[in-house]
Amino acid sequence: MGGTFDPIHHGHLVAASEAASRFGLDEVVFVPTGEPWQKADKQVSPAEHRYLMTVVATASNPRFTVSRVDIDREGPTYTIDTLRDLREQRPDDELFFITGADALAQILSWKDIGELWDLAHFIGVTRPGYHLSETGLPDDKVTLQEVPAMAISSTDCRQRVADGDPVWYLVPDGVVQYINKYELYTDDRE
Ligand SMILES: Nc1ncnc2c1ncn2[C@@H]1O[C@H](COP(=O)(O)OP(=O)(O)OP(=O)(O)O)[C@@H](O)[C@H]1O
Ligand SMILES: O=C(O)c1ccc[n+]([C@@H]2O[C@H](COP(=O)([O-])O)[C@@H](O)[C@H]2O)c1
Repeated sequence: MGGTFDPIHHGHLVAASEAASRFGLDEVVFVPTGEPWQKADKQVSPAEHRYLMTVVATASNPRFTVSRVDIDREGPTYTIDTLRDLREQRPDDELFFITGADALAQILSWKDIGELWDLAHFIGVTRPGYHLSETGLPDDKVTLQEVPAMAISSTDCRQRVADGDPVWYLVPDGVVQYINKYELYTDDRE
């Protein structure tokens, strides 16, 4: 599951857990982006903070791991590179890429999309506020998966911190503590 994870929240974790359960996945690898090129106009926290929050959030689940492939690669992050790197590291594994309805709606704009379909099967998870029925995407490459609706976004979490509102229970406790410790999101960001 790739994401900016700025910060990781319970919408990500519930979606990953549900997809893993429905598809019988042995492991969910969370892959924080290095430079998310489609968010170039937005202020994104340093990759190490986003990586460490993802580690904190997933630490208690033995099936959840975190990969540095995207943050250790120079330049903009493209999923084609993510999947090539993961394929090289795990030549015998079957790869699935979990993505939310909003990201899936943009997928035809992703780099080398024709080749992407051959590297993984895409699991498009539902997300409140985004409709996912007629995607026009190839049925044999993308499966839509209903997951418990969590109306949480990282944008909202950041804004809440900036406004002095609580993010307890929107993100894992350790992530709240991490945000407070490093005083993330205290400036007006958007
Ligand atoms: N509440 C949610 N339910 C289901 N999927 C989600 C949810 N939030 C994010 N996702 C999916 O998780 C992946 C990573 O999302 P991302 O890290 O960009 O979080 P975000 O909440 O969308 O962030 P932002 O508000 O900063 O755009 C994307 O595929 C996105 O669609
Ligand atoms: O490959 C691309 O061109 C591409 C364009 C936009 C997003 N992605 C990937 O989609 C995932 C979710 O991205 P985001 O920006 O919604 O956090 C993350 O792994 C990104 O690297 C990939």
